Amino acid sequence: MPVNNGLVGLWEGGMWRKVAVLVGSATAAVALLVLVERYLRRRRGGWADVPDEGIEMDMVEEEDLEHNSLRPTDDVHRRVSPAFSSTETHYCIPEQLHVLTGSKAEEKRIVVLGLDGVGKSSFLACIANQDCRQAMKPTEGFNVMCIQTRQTSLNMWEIGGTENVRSYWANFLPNTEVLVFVVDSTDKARLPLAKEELHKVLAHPALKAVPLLVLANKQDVAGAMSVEQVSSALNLDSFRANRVVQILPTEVPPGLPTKTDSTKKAEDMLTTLSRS
Ligand SMILES: Nc1nc2c(ncn2[C@@H]2O[C@H](COP(=O)(O)OP(=O)(O)OP(=O)(O)O)[C@@H](O)[C@H]2O)c(=O)[nH]1
Ligand SMILES: [Mg+2]
Repeated sequence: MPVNNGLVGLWEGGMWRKVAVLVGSATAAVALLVLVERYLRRRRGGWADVPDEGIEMDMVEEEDLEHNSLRPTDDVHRRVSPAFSSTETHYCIPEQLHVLTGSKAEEKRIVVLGLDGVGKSSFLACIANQDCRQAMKPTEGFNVMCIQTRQTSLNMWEIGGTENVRSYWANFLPNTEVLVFVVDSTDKARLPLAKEELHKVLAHPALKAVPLLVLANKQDVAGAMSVEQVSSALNLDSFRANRVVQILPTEVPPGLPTKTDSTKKAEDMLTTLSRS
């Protein structure tokens, strides 16, 4: 039988129609997935998900948790999700879905600790939103935000610094790739406590060899201690044998309209350490 006649026979028998329907459906499904993924990127900058990282989500009462509603920015080079509290946690797009967009961003988990009121939320809001004017409330639980560049998605976890929340810090340490420890450089009285908490947290096995970035914050305030003074008060040299340790001066005073050089440098350092 001639080939043409064979193909026509198959078509009449319904085979080609089935194949066409199958191929059409598969194409439509892939297109729909791409559209949904792009829509979620634009809307929220991330996919809501619940982590499976050994974190006890019920460790803080939900009604105790704050919700900072920061506005996301969205451009081609940089995608940022808003800050979220533990009542509404959002993450970077999972790496598995990057195949849909051709992106090769790697996910990194950064944990941001420090005593209460030192400026953790202010710093994160500033680097995530490029607008540093938000007024911050104390973080009773934790905040998560995603900062995404072309190559890296930084999932930034800020855990509250008040005494009752500090006892839960250890629950957030597994899988951390960089630890950021923020210090209020004007608060000499509490530096010994900050040192004690930092040394305690770095003794945790989950942070073995994890790079440390200390931010000596509130440098805009007259009388703030220098980076050298903070470094020596925290005895940072004692950690250098086992890990990379960096310390930078920062300032994120309330009402700051844009990022300063100090916040940009801290952000760049974070990206570098997360790749080391
Ligand atoms: N002058 C000055 N004030 C700052 C700076 N950083 C933060 N603040 C202020 O310090 C206060 C506490 O800031 P937060 O960012 O809420 O501190 P936090 O470390 O997140 O505190 P908790 O969430 O309670 O652990 C706010 O009033 C901020 O505006 C800074 O660099 N300079
Ligand atoms: Mg906070």
